[in-house]
Amino acid sequence: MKSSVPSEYSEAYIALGANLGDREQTLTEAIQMLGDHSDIEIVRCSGLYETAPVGYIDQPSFLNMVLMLRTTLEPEPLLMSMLDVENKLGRVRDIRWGPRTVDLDLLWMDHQQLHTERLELPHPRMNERAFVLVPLAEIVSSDQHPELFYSVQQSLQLIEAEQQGIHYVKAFTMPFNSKLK
Ligand SMILES: Nc1ncnc2c1ncn2[C@@H]1O[C@H](COP(=O)(O)OP(=O)(O)OP(=O)(O)O)[C@@H](O)[C@H]1O
Ligand SMILES: Nc1nc2c(c(=O)[nH]1)N=C(CO)CN2
Repeated sequence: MKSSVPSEYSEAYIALGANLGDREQTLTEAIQMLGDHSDIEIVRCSGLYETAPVGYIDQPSFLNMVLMLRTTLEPEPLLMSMLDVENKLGRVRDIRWGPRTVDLDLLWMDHQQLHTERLELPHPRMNERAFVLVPLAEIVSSDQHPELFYSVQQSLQLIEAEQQGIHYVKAFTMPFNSKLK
């Protein structure tokens, strides 16, 4: 299906995580819901990674991945669409960094730096998280986003030890008839 996103669009990377319920199904639904938004085109998805919980460790392991999208939305409306997807998939916010059905974090958007009440860009903790950097490194192209590519490579070297808890599970494939092939 032809992209509904016109030429003047932004490119962004979103990190997804889930550690409650049918994690893979929830991540698939989250990506489908984002892709169904007329102003968003999902361009590329990393594989799925089984990751040990970080921060609040008394919880089940996560499935994590990262995707790249194109959008005509501005950063805050994109964040609102992401929060809407989380709510529709039943996310309950109780313990900070605790278990969740799904979590969507906006990592990076067209080199923009933003610090508003609702949104910080780039994500302030992305460079210290192997569960973000490892899938992100899988899909960031040094041709398209060289600054981000080299920053991710450098951060990965700095947190080498942390990568022990990250295990590649499989490639991520959308179900048949979705726009993302
Ligand atoms: N780059 C960003 N991506 C997603 N949410 C952000 C971002 N910057 C600020 N926020 C704000 O953070 C709020 C809390 O997000 P959430 O509860 O998902 O945090 P978390 O994912 O548990 O922790 P962390 O932010 O460390 O990943 C969101 O409602 C959103 O307004
Ligand atoms: N492995 C892993 N650990 C986490 C994750 C996550 O997505 N994966 N998200 C958190 C809050 O954003 C806190 N800890």
